[in-house]
Amino acid sequence: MAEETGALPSRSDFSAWYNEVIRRADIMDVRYPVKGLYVWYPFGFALRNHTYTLLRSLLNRDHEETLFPLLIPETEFMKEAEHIKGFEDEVYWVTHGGLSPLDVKLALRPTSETAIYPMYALWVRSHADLPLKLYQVVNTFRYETKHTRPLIRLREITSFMESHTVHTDWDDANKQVEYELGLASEFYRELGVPIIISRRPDWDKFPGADFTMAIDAVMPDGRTLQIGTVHHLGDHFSTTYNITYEDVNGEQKLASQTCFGISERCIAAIIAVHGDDKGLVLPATVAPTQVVIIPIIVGKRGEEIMAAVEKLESELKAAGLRVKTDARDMRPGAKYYHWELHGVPLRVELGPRDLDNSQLVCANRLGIKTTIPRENAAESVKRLLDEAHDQILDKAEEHLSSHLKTVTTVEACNEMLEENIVVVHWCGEKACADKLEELTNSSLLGTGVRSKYVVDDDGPCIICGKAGKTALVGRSY
Ligand SMILES: Nc1ncnc2c1ncn2[C@@H]1O[C@H](COS(=O)(=O)NC(=O)[C@@H](N)CS)[C@@H](O)[C@H]1O
Ligand SMILES: [Zn+2]
Repeated sequence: MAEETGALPSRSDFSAWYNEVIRRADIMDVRYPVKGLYVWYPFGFALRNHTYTLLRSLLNRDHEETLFPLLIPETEFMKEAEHIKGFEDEVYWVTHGGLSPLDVKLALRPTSETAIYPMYALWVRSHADLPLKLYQVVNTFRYETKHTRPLIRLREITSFMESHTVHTDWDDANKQVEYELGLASEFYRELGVPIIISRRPDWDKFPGADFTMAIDAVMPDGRTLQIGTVHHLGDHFSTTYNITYEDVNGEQKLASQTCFGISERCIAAIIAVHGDDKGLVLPATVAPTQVVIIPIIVGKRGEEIMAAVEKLESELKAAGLRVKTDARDMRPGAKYYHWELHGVPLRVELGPRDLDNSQLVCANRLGIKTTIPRENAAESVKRLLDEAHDQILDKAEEHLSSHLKTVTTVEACNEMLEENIVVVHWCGEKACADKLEELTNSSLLGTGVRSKYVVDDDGPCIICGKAGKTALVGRSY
């Protein structure tokens, strides 16, 4: 794509920075002529594929991958009352096949419960069929009416991982909820993205669920981004779709279920949480290019240097690293700018002096420079990549912890919400939550807060003073 120069907007104007870096770092092209639909550039798609390869490797320990149809007949979609209420104003409908109107109109899946569960009802017959744990990575469609934004709020969610599990009873399903939360925690640790887990208030749970556990990240502007959810579905859907099994005593039992979703918001989190004024900062675990070699050609030794660079590149590739050499005829500084914008975790410079001293000068994306010996270069580079990962994770943890504020008054809450997420005590009454949300233009995000930076304890409700519990309050995307 076009090689532009010039600085990005400062990160202090996060929205402007984000939109510009999505374009300049070749992630997505937002010019597609349908609102809320965007096009992956190859580089962005490579980042997406490495990220989802990681997600699949974690899911495949305990689930199997499959693929269900996109189109859902209205007859199936309109079965679970709460689910319908939750999605009826977001669903796209297909009403014609060619020129002929369809006798049953078809929904484009907004999520796939109503596509999958009629099939689960056919597949699940006996306790021996349980637990059943399948997932798929598909595109889903939601007619979002709020402000759409690439990777964050789409009308076509291009990379919607949805896991749907079936269990013999409520407790076994609850164990699966905890398992999925552990999986999501490992996934985001590998991405260097700190998360806060909490239980959404009942009025915000997934339509048709018993309860919803949410995974939130904190954006540079202090707003939260919900980057995953795990829902305990109880037997709501198994009742509606008749997912029953014969138990060990030969009795027919209703199954219990969970579902778990992560979308390309996980890519948005990598970009937003780690990025800086120079552009992307990518974790080596998912960076399309982990190392870029820059030959420093001076004087008459060009050939000798290029030979050494080619040797180094093939050695690093043989060690399983994703390496590129930038031998373009341009100033090294312009090359540094390009690869920093694209978030490459490590740059290796090789010039005449390095040849003579049998060394390599390495600079990680946070600007830390290290000179390493030429021999065992692959080992040293891997160590530098691990150190770079720890550094970006520490930086992100520092940002999260410094943007979590505990307050006891509405005034302090208002003040802190400008750039932080807030921890309060709440009695659990919706009336107090409504009042707090109205007075502070925020959302009550959840209770049962799980974060190493939050003490989940008791205290007087910030609104009514009655006995309350720790709750998270924030403004979200
Ligand atoms: N319009 C959207 N654009 C991008 N990501 C979205 C959008 N809507 C939801 N998501 C992401 O998708 C995740 C799962 O969506 S959900 O509605 O919460 N849950 C489900 O649909 C369940 N069936 C689990 S798959 C959310 O946690 C959120 O991170
Ligand atoms: Zn209260």
